[in-house]
Amino acid sequence: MSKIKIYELAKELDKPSKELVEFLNKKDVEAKTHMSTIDEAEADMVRKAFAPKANAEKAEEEKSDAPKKKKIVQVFRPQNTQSGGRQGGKRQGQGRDDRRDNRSQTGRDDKRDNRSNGGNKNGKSQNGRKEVRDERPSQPIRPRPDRIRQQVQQMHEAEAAAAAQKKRLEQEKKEQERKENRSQGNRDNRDERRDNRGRDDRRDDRRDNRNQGGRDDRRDNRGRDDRRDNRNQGGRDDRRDNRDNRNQGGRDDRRDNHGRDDRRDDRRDNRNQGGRDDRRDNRKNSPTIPEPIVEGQKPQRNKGKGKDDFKKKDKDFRHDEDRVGKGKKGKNEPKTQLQKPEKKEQKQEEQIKSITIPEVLTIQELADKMKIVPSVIVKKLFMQGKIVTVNQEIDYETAEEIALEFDVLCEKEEVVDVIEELLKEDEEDESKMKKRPPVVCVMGHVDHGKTSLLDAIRQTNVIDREAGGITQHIGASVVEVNGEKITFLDTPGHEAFTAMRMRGASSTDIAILVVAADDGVMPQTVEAINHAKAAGVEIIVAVNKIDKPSANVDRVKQELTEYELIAEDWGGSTIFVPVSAKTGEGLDELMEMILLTAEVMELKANPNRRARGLVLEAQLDKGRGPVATVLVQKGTLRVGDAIAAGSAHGKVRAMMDDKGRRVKEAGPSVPVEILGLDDVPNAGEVVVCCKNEKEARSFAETFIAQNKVKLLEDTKSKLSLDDLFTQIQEGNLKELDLIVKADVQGSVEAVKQSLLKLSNDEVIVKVIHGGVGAINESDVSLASASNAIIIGFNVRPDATAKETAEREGVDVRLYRVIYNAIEDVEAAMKGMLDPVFEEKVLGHAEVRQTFKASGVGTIAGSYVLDGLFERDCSVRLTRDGIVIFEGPLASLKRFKDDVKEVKAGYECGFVFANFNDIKEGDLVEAFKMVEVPR
Ligand SMILES: Nc1nc2c(ncn2[C@@H]2O[C@H](COP(=O)(O)OP(=O)(O)OP(=O)(O)O)[C@@H](O)[C@H]2O)c(=O)[nH]1
Repeated sequence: MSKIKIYELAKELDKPSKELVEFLNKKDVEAKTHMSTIDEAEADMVRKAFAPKANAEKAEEEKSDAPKKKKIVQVFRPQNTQSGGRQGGKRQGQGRDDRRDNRSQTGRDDKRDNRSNGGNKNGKSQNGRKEVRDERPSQPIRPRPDRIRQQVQQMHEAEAAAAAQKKRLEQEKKEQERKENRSQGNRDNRDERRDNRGRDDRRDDRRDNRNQGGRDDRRDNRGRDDRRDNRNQGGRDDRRDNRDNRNQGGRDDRRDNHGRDDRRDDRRDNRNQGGRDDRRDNRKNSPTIPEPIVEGQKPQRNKGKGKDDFKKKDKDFRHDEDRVGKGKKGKNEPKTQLQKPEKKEQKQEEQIKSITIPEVLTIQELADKMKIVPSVIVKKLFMQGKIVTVNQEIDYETAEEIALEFDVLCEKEEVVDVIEELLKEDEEDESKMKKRPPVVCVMGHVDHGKTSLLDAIRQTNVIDREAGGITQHIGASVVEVNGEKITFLDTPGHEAFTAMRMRGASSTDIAILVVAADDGVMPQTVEAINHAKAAGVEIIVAVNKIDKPSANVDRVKQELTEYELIAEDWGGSTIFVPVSAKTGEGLDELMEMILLTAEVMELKANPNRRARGLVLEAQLDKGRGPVATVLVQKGTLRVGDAIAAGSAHGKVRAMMDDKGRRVKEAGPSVPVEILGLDDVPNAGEVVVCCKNEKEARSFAETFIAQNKVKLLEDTKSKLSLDDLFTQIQEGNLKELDLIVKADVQGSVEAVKQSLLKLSNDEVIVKVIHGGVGAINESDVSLASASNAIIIGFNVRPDATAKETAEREGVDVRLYRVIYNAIEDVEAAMKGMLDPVFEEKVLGHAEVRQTFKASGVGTIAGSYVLDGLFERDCSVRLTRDGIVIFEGPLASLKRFKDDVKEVKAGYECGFVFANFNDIKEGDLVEAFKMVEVPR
């Protein structure tokens, strides 16, 4: 009877294997994973049970045209996303599903839905990058809703109070007028007043409306906060829309996005009669009316004017009051009186300013934005007990607090990641996607046999070429098994290459976790698991070295259960393949498993589009110029294509495959070495194929420009051994972070331990990373990110690392002798601490006889009572308890000879520097200033 594998049946029925397995288990059919086989009869049973259901579901789906769910994969770097890559994974699907669920709570379902409407048949991403970019927060305007709301509330109250006060004043004035008019009995005046009163009423109405308008204005601000909240809750698509709208200009447009049209319309109606919207409406209705004065200028000019007006009016008001009694010019009075509060109110309204500020800025910059003199801020903070200077940098939160004190609302400057925008891609048409080979990386603890395994697979001899037997870079190769290709990334497994390995994992579909059967799970095994899981790649465990007598596969299985990697025969879903890189045992099965997993994952890419890939490694070759190993991820890269990769660009001059053969083109999942770039790109950089060289250059230039800005910010406070002292003095440094790289692990440990011992009360020395091998770019990045100094012992930085270190201002110190390294750091640390000197008394002597020698001066023939006298020591001469000389000892002799030292119980001759008043019986104390160790 023929047998069928569950995954095949699952595929046939278009159902997850898991479901089938569960079903079979319920029916008491032994089936553990999708790899298990069942006979035809059982298969038929499954077909019967699932087929109608599956068909019905399918029909339902088609009918409802409901948006299909997409699997979104969490990755570290957007450029590393694989199209359709890991989403299809069923084995480690559990964890990912959780993640997905979590994410869907953040409102991304909408996005996913939208996307799935775009014909994404399998619910898989055609464009990994885009998904990921969308998921990454692009530094939105950070909400500060509570504080702003509070502030706005306060302002409302203040304004309402002011308005009420004005109203009261007006009423009082009106009352007075009325009285005045009544006393005069002037009918005309009364009529006019009535008219005026009518106008007053109208104006009042208008003012009320405007007040409402003002309040709405503020509500808008609150609305903005709401918007931010919404954004925080996950409406990232909204945010994207906002960005678009923002690009178009007005904040009002942005408001539209949030369905606040109604409110805005109300507001506009209310405000139509006055204030800022007046201007807008005027513009709208009568375009011939010239543009009003720019808002930013007006308040300033008006401020002064307003003040004068106010004073003047105040004076007028007093005049008016005087006039009330006199009854003169009563006809014109009300007009003047009524205009006053209106202007005052306008002034107050305009005081609520909003500024956009960056994450970090100086007091001076803040003051400039707020259009006030910086000293005002300094003074205000001083009054609060904070002493600041105008050049002091403050963060957004502090700046916002300060600004609020001056009734200015803050918005955070949105930093648009230009590079990200450049790398943005549209979704791809699923129908154009074709099957692509899986990209596999080998991970695991040091010496567990990663290179040997790869070597055995590739049947080449890579291991011999490696310096010290340690894999140093990501290499890549393609192997062919049963007519199917597999791309292997030679990911280094040592701790020193954490970052690179991470990149390896991110560009990978499947990770082969190599665990030595005789050694079991080690720290880097765990690290590798975590990286692979975080990158959402499938893990296949290769239990290596099974040829060894001490090999214990079950122990490995047991240990890995702790990390949720449970073998199939233990009831889990992780593929474990016992292998021996040495004998080649189990390798075929491993290959089969890789292909099977890849098949289940349905890895696809569109080969007929402009290429896009990832720089795996790059270096400067003396003869060939910059050489980059690129893994093509989408499209097809051809010789002659214009490409850009980070800061490098050029035209593909030549391409070599993993066997060193010249090739004309490379499709998805194919690693190639390319020549023709003008610069060495960084590993991990995205390679994009451009329309032409001009476009590629402009891409690279944008990248460089963008990087410069970033670097300027980043390098501001880079630490170096030379300025350790200053940094400490300024109290900036409490912890000295070091990265130690050495040729062998023993040295790493030795340097590490010695350096750690240098910690003292003021500064703690911390080795944040230690590893074996050349100083690579990831070390430099780590140093740069954590403001650390790199200590290299018997190793040198590679080209990229060197360049990066120079660019990022990372201090890299190279040594050949451990003690030099330690001495240097110690010296730097001592330098940063004020040396403490202490007087150390060496001994005492008594002057027994004095001699005069021409050209020398007085010689004190003395007897050393205790301790000793040294040649370069200082002395203190006391007579009757009084110090009569203190200074250096010019010479120390025994008989006629200069000596180094004279001990107690011996006679000697002293000559004091420029001092001859020596008498018998004088006491001489020898002392020295010694540095007290800190
Ligand atoms: N007996 C036995 N020895 C093996 C096997 N695989 C690897 N080795 C040995 O284990 C040692 C380490 O192998 P590598 O391939 O260099 O290990 P690695 O994990 O690549 O090490 P790094 O590159 O330093 O991280 C070498 O001496 C290999 O000969 C195996 O299957 N059986």
